[in-house]
Amino acid sequence: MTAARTPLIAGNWKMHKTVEEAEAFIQALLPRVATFDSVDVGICPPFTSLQAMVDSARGSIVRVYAQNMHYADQGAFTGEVSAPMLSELDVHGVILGHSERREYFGETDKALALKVPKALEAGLEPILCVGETEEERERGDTERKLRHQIQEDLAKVPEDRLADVVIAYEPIWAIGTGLTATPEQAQEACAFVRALVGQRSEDAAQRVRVLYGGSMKADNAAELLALPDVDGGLVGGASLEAEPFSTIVGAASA
Ligand SMILES: O=C[C@H](O)COP(=O)(O)O
Repeated sequence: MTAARTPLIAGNWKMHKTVEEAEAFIQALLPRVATFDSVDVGICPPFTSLQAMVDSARGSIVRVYAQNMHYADQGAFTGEVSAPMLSELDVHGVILGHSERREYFGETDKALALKVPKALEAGLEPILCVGETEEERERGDTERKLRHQIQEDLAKVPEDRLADVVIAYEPIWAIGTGLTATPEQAQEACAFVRALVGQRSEDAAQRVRVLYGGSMKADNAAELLALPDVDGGLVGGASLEAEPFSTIVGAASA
């Protein structure tokens, strides 16, 4: 990746960790990442641990992201939280469109087209997830799927804010399966995602951070993070323990 783009390693805890477990994690992580330079570190806890993690991470290089939000500021949406509510907690950003939310909770591109600009307006850094299923890859539809998701989900983001969105390319067949995209597959897809942004703004394409996600581990991170169009990782399973997660952060550090 170019020196102009600071890598981001974000750990998506999904539905893991109580507040007590989250506290133990961050106390173990902070000393391990304190000396790393030129890398942004994110943790994405469940809603219940957001405030505690914001408080514990204050003054460190660790930033806290939520895993979802609604596109409305407020309203009769039981079980949801809004962008202003996250901003109030000093949360740095939010994952949007994770494939698990798309698959299990009916997250649509139409909703994401509202969520992404709403996050930006509220001062949150969105991490927009895109990626193909195994069947889509096998029938040669990877680029079509990525094009559709990027065009739809970023449709309402103005050109001058495109580079403020982080895009995570996560092949669904690699999530939690132990199957990792080959470096060639990851590079090709991340470069394609960047080129799609370039169709809107060449400047944004050069600045936007494109992450790889899908069974990124301590032992394969360095190879993936060295790819020219991979600007970091969205890490699931390997982000649940401080040791492997900090090793991945170290692999991205200058
Ligand atoms: O958000 C993270 C991704 O779903 C990757 O998860 P994983 O590293 O467990 O495959």
